[in-house]
Amino acid sequence: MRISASGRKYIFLVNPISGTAQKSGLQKKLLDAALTFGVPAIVLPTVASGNYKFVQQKIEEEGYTDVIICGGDGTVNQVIGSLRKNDVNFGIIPMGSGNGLAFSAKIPKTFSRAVDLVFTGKGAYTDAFMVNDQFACMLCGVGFDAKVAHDFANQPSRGLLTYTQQTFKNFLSTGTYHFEMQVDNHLINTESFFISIANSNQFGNQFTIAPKASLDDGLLDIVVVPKMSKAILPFALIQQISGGALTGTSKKSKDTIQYFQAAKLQLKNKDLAPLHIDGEPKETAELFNIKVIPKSFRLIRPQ
Ligand SMILES: Nc1ncnc2c1ncn2[C@@H]1O[C@H](COP(=O)(O)OP(=O)(O)OP(=O)(O)O)[C@@H](O)[C@H]1O
Repeated sequence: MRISASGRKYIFLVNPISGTAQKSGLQKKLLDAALTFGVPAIVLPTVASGNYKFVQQKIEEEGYTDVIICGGDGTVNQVIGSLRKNDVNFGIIPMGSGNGLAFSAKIPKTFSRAVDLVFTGKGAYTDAFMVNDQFACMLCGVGFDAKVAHDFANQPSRGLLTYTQQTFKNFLSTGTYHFEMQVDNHLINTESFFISIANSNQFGNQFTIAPKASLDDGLLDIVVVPKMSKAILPFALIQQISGGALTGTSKKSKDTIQYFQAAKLQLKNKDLAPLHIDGEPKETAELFNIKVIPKSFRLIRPQ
């Protein structure tokens, strides 16, 4: 395979089932774009197992420099989690249901603009984090949002509409869970609907649960949504997503969302609330040790 003037060589990984976007003809569009930019490229399907040893081998043996993920956050998690120790740039063409990391990184929604960016942009160091021994790059959560992620994964269709339906269904039935959190020198006991721990500012679809989050500040944004009346909850969430200010770890008053930042925390999950990592349902645990990995990987994003 030839070498481009830029020295870059691309592998596109396409998830055939993510989101609702039609993927027929995608391979040709990607290869045509690569030709236009004078860059060698191949297109491969993603794998449900998340085992990307075959891509790692290609990178090491054939000198690929850029791995571009055409899918959503679950695919982004699996690909970057597997290949982050390789010296490559990662790019995202947002084709998932939520696209939280892509939108947080200001990667364009429009296909042609996202494609232009992966060929013309540079990789910028981006934080990730570990949830016990599992890799995360966008956001993890315990409680209500994780129950939605579990139910969403069991639906026959994906996309925003299915996600919204599952959110409303769970909103009606959800209860609260007890947690104990150790952050810096503070011990927080809370009964909450959910706790989000975020590197990206959002769940996806611009639902910015952690509006102050930065992808490269070496910090995680922690949002605790405590027990409150379900009549108030939607308004508290709207206030949070439209620019919730950091409150610190000390609880100011009942019925308010707590929002603070830390590089690590320990979370006791007393009621075994469900867990999601980057929007994917995961087996829960009684104890989570959560720690940021500063500058974990390079993501092609507007700078
Ligand atoms: N070839 C494949 N066949 C079936 N499933 C796959 C394949 N490749 C990846 N997957 C799985 O598809 C699931 C969903 O992918 P992804 O997260 O990209 O889409 P999404 O859930 O629609 O979007 P988002 O996470 O942004 O909401 C992931 O669990 C991933 O492991």
